[in-house]
Amino acid sequence: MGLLIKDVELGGLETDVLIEGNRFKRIGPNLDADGARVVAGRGKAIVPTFVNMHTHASMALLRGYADDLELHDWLTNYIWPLEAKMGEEDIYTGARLACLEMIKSGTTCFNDMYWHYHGVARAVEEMGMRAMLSSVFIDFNDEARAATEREQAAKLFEQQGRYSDRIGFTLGPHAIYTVSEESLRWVKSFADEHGLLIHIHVSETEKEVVDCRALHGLRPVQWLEKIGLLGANVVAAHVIHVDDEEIGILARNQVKVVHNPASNMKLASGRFPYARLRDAGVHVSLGTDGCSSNNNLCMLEEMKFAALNAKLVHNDPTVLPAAEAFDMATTRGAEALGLDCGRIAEGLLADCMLVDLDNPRLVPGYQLIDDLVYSADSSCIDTVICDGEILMENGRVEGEEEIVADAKAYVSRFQSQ
Ligand SMILES: CSC[C@H]1O[C@@H](n2cnc3c(O)ncnc32)[C@H](O)[C@@H]1O
Ligand SMILES: [Zn+2]
Repeated sequence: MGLLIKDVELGGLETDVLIEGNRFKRIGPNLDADGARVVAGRGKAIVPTFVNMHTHASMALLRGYADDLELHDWLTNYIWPLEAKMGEEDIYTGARLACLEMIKSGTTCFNDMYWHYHGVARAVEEMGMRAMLSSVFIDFNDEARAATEREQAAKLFEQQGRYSDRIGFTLGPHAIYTVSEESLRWVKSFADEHGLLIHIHVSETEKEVVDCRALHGLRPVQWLEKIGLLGANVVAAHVIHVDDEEIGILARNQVKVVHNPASNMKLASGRFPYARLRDAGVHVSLGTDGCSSNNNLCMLEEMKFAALNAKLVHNDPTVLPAAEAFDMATTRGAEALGLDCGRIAEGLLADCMLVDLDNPRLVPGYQLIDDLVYSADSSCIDTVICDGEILMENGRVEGEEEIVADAKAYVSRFQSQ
């Protein structure tokens, strides 16, 4: 049937956009399409939706649960004990809440790492989003646990046929301080054998570097290269504490780095060396991290944080201009995941949103991209489309009241335990 978006602004010019199936079929003036549903675009602009490159979506249920703590204290004393009590249905409830929040703030694709794979996958499937979901790998150097994690990863990989093409499978070794060297080597060989991405936290804190040097005599990125983990299929979140040699290693190995400015600032993890990475040719995209260290999944906010943080860190207002932040949140994420989305162009996957050009936050409207990065909030987003399907119209997502009620009910149950 298709969608025909009429008289919408694209790159400053009014045009029509025809979506057939899950792709942009034609872009140009005066388009007609028999049987297509017509969407009125006048007064709106069409832009690509966001790709959130590092999340733990179901942590939406842990929003506000443990704030203002240092990373290792936060993880070991608050988050992990609570996560240990969560089952697949809880994870599903949290992931639906996260998907709702993401859709309402213009994200249609996310790269996730969390427990209970099927709980997250079911939510993504039902909400109509696109996601790369990882089979989590944590063994704490325990061989029995490593064997279970290997079996689990292989089994989940075999079960991918259950889900649509909107869901991709990745491997998620949590970090070098939670996964043994042997397991990291296994992850790499399994990923290379099956053409999978590896999603891992790298050099997030100074402690991680100090511990790695004490254990291996090398810094984290040096050590990861030595054990052969690095490559173009590695998506490394955070990557804050890296020296020039490590930056060269990341560039040489075409590692995809994900910047998480809100989380890094909230946990005081360190200063992300954006300009040094960019100058060395490292691929950098953008993610929110989970809702317990952010505390939301809004990529509009994240772009602004990234741009402001880079200017502060490098003491230079010209570093990370708005257009670059927008690219990091859209095109670069899609590139890192090897997906055909992140831009509005004929033939690409139809993931896009319509923003209301009369929203006060987008007025007077000198530069739409600058306004989206520095001024917009979710109220500017009218319509969200993923894979050619409308997920939000007039700011409303079908079933949103039930999703919110379920999440509230989970927290009441949890608190009464
Ligand atoms: C193995 S599932 C993901 C795991 O990671 C935890 N987590 C969330 N945010 C961070 C972060 O910034 N650094 C390290 N680990 C993080 C999450 O709670 C899950 O246990
Ligand atoms: Zn994380």
